[in-house]
Amino acid sequence: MTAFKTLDDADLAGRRALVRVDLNVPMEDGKVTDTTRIDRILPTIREIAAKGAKVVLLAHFGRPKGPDAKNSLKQVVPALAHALGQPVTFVQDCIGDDVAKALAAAKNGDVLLLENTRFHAGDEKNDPDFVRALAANGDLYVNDAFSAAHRAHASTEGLAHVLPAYAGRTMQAELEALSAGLDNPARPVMAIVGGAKVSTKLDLLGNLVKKVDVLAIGGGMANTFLAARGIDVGKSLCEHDLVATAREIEDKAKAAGCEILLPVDALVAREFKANPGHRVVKIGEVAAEEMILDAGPMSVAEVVLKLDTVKTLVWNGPFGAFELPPFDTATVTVAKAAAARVKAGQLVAVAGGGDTVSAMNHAGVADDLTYVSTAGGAFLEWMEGKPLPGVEALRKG
Ligand SMILES: Nc1ncnc2c1ncn2[C@@H]1O[C@H](COP(=O)(O)OP(=O)(O)O)[C@@H](O)[C@H]1O
Ligand SMILES: O=C(OP(=O)(O)O)[C@H](O)COP(=O)(O)O
Repeated sequence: MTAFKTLDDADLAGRRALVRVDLNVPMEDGKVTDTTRIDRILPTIREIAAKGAKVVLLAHFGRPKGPDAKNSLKQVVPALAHALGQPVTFVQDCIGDDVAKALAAAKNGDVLLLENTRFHAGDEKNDPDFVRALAANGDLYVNDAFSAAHRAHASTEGLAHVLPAYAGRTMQAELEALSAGLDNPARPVMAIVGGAKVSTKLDLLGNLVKKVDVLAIGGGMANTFLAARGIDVGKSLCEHDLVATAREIEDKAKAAGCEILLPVDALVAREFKANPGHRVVKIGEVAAEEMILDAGPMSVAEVVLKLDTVKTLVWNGPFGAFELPPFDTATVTVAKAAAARVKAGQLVAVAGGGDTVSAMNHAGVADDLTYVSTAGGAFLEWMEGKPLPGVEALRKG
């Protein structure tokens, strides 16, 4: 941690500070449903503004293929301004004259939010021209997006090489908290990995199984592993072209002595909506028209029993589509069981990820776990021991 420049080292008065934050927040009907990522960046924004800089927020939202209204950061402005307690000026592009003009009109201490950096292909490609275009509107760069630090993108990595670069307060706090809780985890260690981002998280399980003693798999990730075992998962979220990778991970787990827990039963429905007709089935009995939308009661019982045998839990990704009742049941039950064991002093439990934090809040346990990180994929890569590009780029030369 001491290897970074922090806001203590930055000369901010009268400067234009490009601040990379993670505003990839859960939304429903155009409204932010969980403000944890917004709340966590407030100290950094307030400190930079109070020290007299113009705060220029850079962030991504979703995985757009180009500009589209559904992924505009404009919809996050009301929640951000409300949390901050001051107006936020939205700029409809993240590079070019629009930004320069808005900055010329802004006063020191003002906060600007620029449009989704991923509306330009150059962000994810870390294109040097795009990095320069972003840098043209800033005097210095602050990275407070630990949860996007596993991405070597222009806004998360490239900028640190062309502008004086500093870690924001949340970036510092996340790294310190994860190191304190998990640098030397008490064993056995159990990981729960679920959720929907199967293709981007599947690969890292190959290393994770070498670090943990038990891996419980849920969500769309579990469906992919079930398919790899030749089980019909009907219309479930499943990456059928990744079944070979799932099989390799099972082999690596076996070689490393890591036990893999997959659901043995599931809640299934034919429609992806709240409270549809649904039923509990054994895995292997999912009909062709049905989707697995949550782990079933026997699977949950197995995970909860396992919690009594481990000393550390790391968790990214819900067991089911928890936004749609009753498919929050497995996630909420396991979250409450973990929180009770933390309270009893028998478990260190760290959960992270944009939707996972939202799920922990939904379960009412976010304050009862040992630590809740804003990061999901970045947290898992940190667990693997992988250098995170966004963090490495901040290290002092
Ligand atoms: N079986 C499932 N089918 C469809 N979606 C699922 C299923 N299980 C979990 N999900 C979805 O996964 C999403 C969260 O996944 P992900 O983005 O990987 O987690 P995080 O943001 O915490 O890293 C949630 O929106 C949830 O609805
Ligand atoms: O939401 C995020 O990660 P997470 O789902 O792993 O918590 C980050 O904003 C990274 O987003 P990305 O996985 O589209 O690069």
